[in-house]
Order: sequence, then structure tokens, then C-alpha cells
Amino acid sequence: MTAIRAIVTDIEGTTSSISFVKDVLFPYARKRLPAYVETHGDQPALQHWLHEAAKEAGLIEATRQEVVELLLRWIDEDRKSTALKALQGMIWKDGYEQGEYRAHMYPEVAGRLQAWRGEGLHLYVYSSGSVPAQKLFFGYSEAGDLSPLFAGYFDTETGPKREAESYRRIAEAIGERPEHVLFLSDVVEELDAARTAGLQTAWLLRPPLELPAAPRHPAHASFDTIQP
Ligand SMILES: CSCCC(=O)C(=O)COP(=O)(O)O
Ligand SMILES: [Mg+2]
Repeated sequence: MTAIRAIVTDIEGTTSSISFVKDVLFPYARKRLPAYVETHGDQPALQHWLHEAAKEAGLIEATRQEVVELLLRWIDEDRKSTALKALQGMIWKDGYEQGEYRAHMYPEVAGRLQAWRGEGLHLYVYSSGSVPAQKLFFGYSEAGDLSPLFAGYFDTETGPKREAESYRRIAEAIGERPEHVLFLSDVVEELDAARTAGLQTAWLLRPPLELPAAPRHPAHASFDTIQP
């Protein structure tokens, strides 16, 4: 087995529960999106991402109201749109700062990340959530501020998570040959793409999911059994 020098981790379903994202973060953003667009409408970043969302949907001359309705639909569909994720991140910031929630972490995650970092491994995040949203997520986690553990963050501006080219770009950006990088995820299509790019993989199947008898990727119920 080639030595691992860097670990790139997914968030939802890997470090943290799917239900925290779906039942806490998504409803928070959904409820506040219309008012947020209304009150922050003059901000260039907000205007940029509203425009990108409309472009993605092929809406040429959409009203702001139509774009907001589109985004609400996308939240309900859990669409992994870069524009939607950027806008969600902007709204979640208030919730974290006002102490409305803290990001869920599976119990062993913080300790394992600290141990791997202590062993000299470099840690990165690759999630569909925007980079600012990822920084908030680990900055305001149930296990405290974990952001100092990470050397960098990647989102879908690097590329879609199910395409091998995205993982090649990440390996190049962090200055490692792909075989020295371990990617952690709960989504097998993401792991397939990472493996195609030459990365090593670990498949997180959190209880009550069961580990398959012959998994396509090394399978783990928690970070505790991963030995990089
Ligand atoms: C980074 S915060 C919220 C996570 C999110 O919006 C999301 O879509 C998570 O997707 P992942 O790629 O981490 O499974
Ligand atoms: Mg995931």
C-alpha cells in the first residue's frame, strides 16, 4: 500500500450526519432565503450568485422573485448547484454566529482528525457545500473549532464530485501525487471517480447502514478503523 500523505474528506454522511444538513441547515436557509435576498439585494456577491443560478436554469430574463422560487425548489431537491450552495452558506453564517446550531460531528471524528494531523498528514475538505460554508461548518462544530486542522478546502468550483478530473485537480492543487491521497466519502460514485483519478479511497457507511460483504471500496462504519 502506498503511503498516505494527505486526507481529503467529504462532509455530509462522512464527518457528519445527513440529517443535520437536511433537517437543520436546509430548513434554516429555506425559511430565510426570500428575506435574505430582499435585505442583501445590493451586495455584489449575492447578485453574482443569483445571476449564476438563473444562468444554470436557462432563465434569461428572470425576475428576482422567479430566481428565489427556483432556489427554494432546488433546496427541496437537494440540488448540488454551486450557486445555491454559495447562497446557502451566506445565510447559514448568521445561524452559526447567533448560536442557533453547531455542526454535527460523529463522536470519533475530531479525535481522529487531530491524531492524523499529529502524525503529519495534511487534511483537506471536499464537499458540495461552498468553501465559506465548509469553514463555518468546521469552525462552529459540536467538537469546537476544528478549522485549524485543515490545510485547505475544495468545493464544486473545482469540479463535480462524481468526475475524476476534479480529484486530479485537487491532488495537483495540494501538491501530492494522487496515490498519496486518501479520499473519504459516503457516496460510492464519488469514490469511483476518486479511484479513477488514482486516489486511495475509504467508504464511510454510518450505522444503521451495514458494511457490504464485498464492498467496492474499503468500507468503514467510523473513522476509527481507517489506518492511513
Ligand atoms: C458544508 S455545509 C453543508 C453541506 C452541504 O450543503 C452539502 O451539500 C453536503 O454535501 P457533501 O458533498 O458534503 O456530501
Ligand atoms: Mg457526502
